[in-house]
Amino acid sequence: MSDFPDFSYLQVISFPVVQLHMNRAAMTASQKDFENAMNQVKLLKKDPGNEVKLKLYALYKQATEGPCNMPKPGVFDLINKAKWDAWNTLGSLPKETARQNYVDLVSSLSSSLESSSQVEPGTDRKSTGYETLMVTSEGGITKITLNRPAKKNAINVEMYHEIMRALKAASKDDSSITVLTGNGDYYSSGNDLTNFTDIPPGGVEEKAKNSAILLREFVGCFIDFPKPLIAVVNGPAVGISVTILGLFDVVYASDRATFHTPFSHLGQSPEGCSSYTFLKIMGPAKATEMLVFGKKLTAGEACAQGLVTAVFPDSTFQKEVWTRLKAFAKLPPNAMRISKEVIRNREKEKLHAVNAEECSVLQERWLSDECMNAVVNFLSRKSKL
Ligand SMILES: CCCCCCCCCC/C=C\CC(=O)SCCNC(=O)CCNC(=O)[C@H](O)C(C)(C)COP(=O)(O)OP(=O)(O)OC[C@H]1O[C@@H](n2cnc3c(N)ncnc32)[C@H](O)[C@@H]1OP(=O)(O)O
Repeated sequence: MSDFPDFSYLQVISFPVVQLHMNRAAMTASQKDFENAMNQVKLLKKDPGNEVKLKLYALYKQATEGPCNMPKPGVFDLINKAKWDAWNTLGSLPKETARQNYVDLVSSLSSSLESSSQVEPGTDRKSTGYETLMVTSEGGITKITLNRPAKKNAINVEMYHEIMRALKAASKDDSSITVLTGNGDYYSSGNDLTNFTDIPPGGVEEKAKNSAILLREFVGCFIDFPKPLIAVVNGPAVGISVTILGLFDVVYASDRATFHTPFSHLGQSPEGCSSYTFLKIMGPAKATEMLVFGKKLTAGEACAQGLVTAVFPDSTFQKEVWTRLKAFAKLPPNAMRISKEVIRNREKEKLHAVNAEECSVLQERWLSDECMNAVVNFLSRKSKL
């Protein structure tokens, strides 16, 4: 630590942790966590890099001041422009969520943190080594946070692999329940459409074949996940992030969340076992509206149709959901695991068969003109081509 006294490593991006003036009278428990996290940041052994510092800066500003309220700096004011961009990307993310995300981000940097008396050994574990996720394990809950907020948590190939790795680790760790959520204003915008641009020497056929293998393995991890799996849908969800909800045990949603599966628009077809689970959950007509006609559901509609377990106002979403989750995590873990097995196991074989069929149909779809044109349209609109 002596190499980095007093935030001297923050010379490139000087975020205002040290300038904090808190209203102690109005302190709540989570504000206390926030303050602890800010103190932990001071114990960083290594410079976490500008990208992380920008994330911390943005979350700090959002948590303390709300949405970005600064005029956009000029193009040559590079540092302030980067800070402004990072803050502005958080959109209308509620202060409480930003505070929670700040705490989680600091927590995920733990291997770089000085071990401190605030952290009780053995009760609080955080996994590092993820580029696209934040993973924490604390109080019986492993929390996997999709962490590409600037890309609306679009799932790139690296994220598919990291989610599988995190789920496998969570299935074996000592937590009782596992939670998947998103950082930023989106839960996830689904498959990262730039996944289509990285074509191997074997051409698009090889890409489609490998992608079908990846997708099958990815969905298989959700089918086989042994502990209660809960989605905390903090904002809009698109594509595969919606379809796999049918494989979760409980889905809590903010009233800001929407649920959109625009497969026909993209020349694609349903995955994540939704061709089976959605029909069971909401019946064929409602499932067809979503999966064939791409009808976007509000959180309330998704709840009425059984895809979502409960909806909460965005302003109290995190508080209400985490109160419930902490209570669930105290229940006997073996009883919960065995109950899940009893509820889910007779469907497993069927789900794996559905998954295999969906992936094989998609492998063909990805080679179709309809799909290629839709992807090219999106990428050229976004100037990615
Ligand atoms: C043959 C190879 C296939 C390989 C596949 C592997 C396995 C895949 C299996 C699953 C298959 C399909 C399931 C699906 O998930 S289909 C759904 C795909 N998702 C979408 O169609 C959403 C596309 N995004 C949008 O429509 C919009 O971005 C938005 C989500 C409505 C948000 O709009 P916004 O105006 O609020 O924000 P925007 O400026 O567009 O976004 C901010 C930046 O994020 C980038 N981005 C957002 N979503 C995606 C995405 N899905 N893929 C790639 N990039 C995304 C966007 O480009 C912006 O980036 P930048 O700031 O311009 O750089």
